[in-house]
Amino acid sequence: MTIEQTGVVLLNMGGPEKLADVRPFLYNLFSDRDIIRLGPSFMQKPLAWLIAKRRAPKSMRTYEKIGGGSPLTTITSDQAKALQNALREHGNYTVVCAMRYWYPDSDSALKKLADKGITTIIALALYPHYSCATTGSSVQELKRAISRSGNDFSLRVIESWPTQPEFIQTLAHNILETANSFTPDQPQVVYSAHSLPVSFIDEGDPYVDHIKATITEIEKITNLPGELCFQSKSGPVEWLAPSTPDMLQGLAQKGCKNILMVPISFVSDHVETLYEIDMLYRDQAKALGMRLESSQSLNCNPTFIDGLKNLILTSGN
Ligand SMILES: C=CC1=C(C)c2cc3[nH]c(cc4nc(cc5[nH]c(cc1n2)c(C)c5CCC(=O)O)C(CCC(=O)O)=C4C)c(C)c3C=C
Ligand SMILES: [Fe+2]
Ligand SMILES: [Fe+2]
Repeated sequence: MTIEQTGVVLLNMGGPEKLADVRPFLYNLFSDRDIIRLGPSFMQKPLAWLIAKRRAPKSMRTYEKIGGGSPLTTITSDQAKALQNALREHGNYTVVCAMRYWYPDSDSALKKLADKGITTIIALALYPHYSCATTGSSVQELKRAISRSGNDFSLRVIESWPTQPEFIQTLAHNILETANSFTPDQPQVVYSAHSLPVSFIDEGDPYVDHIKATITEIEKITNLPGELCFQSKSGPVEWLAPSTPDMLQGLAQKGCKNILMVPISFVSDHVETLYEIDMLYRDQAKALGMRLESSQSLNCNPTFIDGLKNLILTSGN
């Protein structure tokens, strides 16, 4: 008797693990027309090369501030191990990672599964909120890698999960924990999501609707009404508003003293939580006379990992 084996592929962006990786990581990112269109397609790679070269020194300075590289690959690999453990009692699962702009990439993820004779795959996007720029791009790349592999994989995709119960519970718990540290004051909750060019939303991306659905569910538990804003815009087009720095400015003008910032579109720590929120925005808040604390990232929180497990176990329903 053969026991059916299932491969779970965690899709994420990846990040430079050391300073020397920053420029090639940026080149891979700016080469992707699903995240950014740089003129006609024949110009994409030359322009990506130029932008990566120009941007690398500034990006390297920020990665230097968080220890010389992004922890995203390590954390995603830890999440994969934790998920595989959680799935152990439910069947024969092998969990691997596929990073869109870094390693391990989709080709190596598929090779690991093929080497074990696994042909049934569930791809789980580690982005709770769907965007063509993130999940869409990763799924397209995984499908191209399946074609390149020459193997006959069957693929099921979990594209978004904005109201997954354990995901919501963990976020709410982390928010309440940080809120307690402000006692006797009640902080203003500020949800900071990764920004996106407005053109994606105009073309039908559900990203903002998904984020709002997440916030609605969290607030049912926390009873702490929050404001939504968008961080890390990175190009000369119209991005989602209000930006996180503008939100902080506005709250200071209204006399707000305590900010509880919640990274809402990320499931692990990386440069945007460790540098932008915990250093840049904290310093900005301080200069405006406010105290800013951020709620913990999800990382390998056991309740969150249980949520990922439940997404896998119910994905065929
Ligand atoms: C080119 C434009 C970009 C869009 C659109 C964009 C959307 C987007 N990104 C994330 C999550 C992450 N982004 C990360 C890094 C990163 N993203 C961009 C650009 C766009 N992102 C750049 C240039 C970079 C490199 C870092 C830098 O130089 O600023 C990362 C990884 C960071 C790490 O430390 O590992 C994540 C994760 C989301 C969720 C999103 C829109 C939905
Ligand atoms: Fe990004
Ligand atoms: Fe970013």
